[in-house]
Amino acid sequence: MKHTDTGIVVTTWNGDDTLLHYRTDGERGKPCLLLSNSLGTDLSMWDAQAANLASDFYVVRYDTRGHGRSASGSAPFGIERLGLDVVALLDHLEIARAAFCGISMGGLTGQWLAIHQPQRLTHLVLANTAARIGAADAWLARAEQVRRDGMDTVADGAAARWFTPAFIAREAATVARMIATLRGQDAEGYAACCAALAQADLRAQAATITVPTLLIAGEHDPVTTVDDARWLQQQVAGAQLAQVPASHLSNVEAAQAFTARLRAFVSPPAG
Ligand SMILES: O=C(O)CC1=CCC(=O)O1
Repeated sequence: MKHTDTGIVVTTWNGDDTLLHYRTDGERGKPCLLLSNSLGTDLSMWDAQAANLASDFYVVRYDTRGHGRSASGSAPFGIERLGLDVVALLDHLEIARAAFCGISMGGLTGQWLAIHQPQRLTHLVLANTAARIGAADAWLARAEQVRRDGMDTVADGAAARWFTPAFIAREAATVARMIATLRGQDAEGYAACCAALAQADLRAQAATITVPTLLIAGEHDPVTTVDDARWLQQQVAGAQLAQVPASHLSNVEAAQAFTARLRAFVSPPAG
């Protein structure tokens, strides 16, 4: 029997209701693993992980606010809002605690949760992320660019930010599908997330994280580097670091290695 479901959660903030789209794979009674996507992608970026892990986990993924089939909301927001959206989703599904895996922007959401809502997390997996990603002025410029000129302006250069040249040559169909998703994102939702990234700086609080943490870095990632992951490893007591042969979207480019690391880290001890 196939255990797949999709739904909508209403998340409310300052009287503003926003609808977020989510999907679950696997049996409700299994340990929950929650997956959070990167800027410009949607929950389908986790297809390989969900296909592998749904036999042993209740895999919950969602489109981050402003992405995919999730609305953006009517007011500007920061990383706190992205974290509280996850809390609303867990509450909606009546899940007390989950393992959380987020990539890039999703990794910032995970750090915020581990800092402010650690009681909701059993494990924290931070992939291709940093406590501060990029520079505020660059994010604000990108937000302005997409608001003015639309998504094509960021979609055209995205493959080179996300994947290695070898992967782009070898997996052209996968790359084309993900770029088409990016091109189809709502420009205002994407821009609002760029503005959230401009503000997000968790460097001063990273050392307060006590949730068991695994960092996954892409060996060839030019956006959030192996050094960014090493910095986080030094801050978070006991954090493990795994490197996979990939660029920024390492769960897509090195799906097998990524999933193996994720599975090993979040699996309950045998016996
Ligand atoms: O610029 C990109 O598309 C890469 C990226 C930065 C933050 C994120 O989530 O993705």
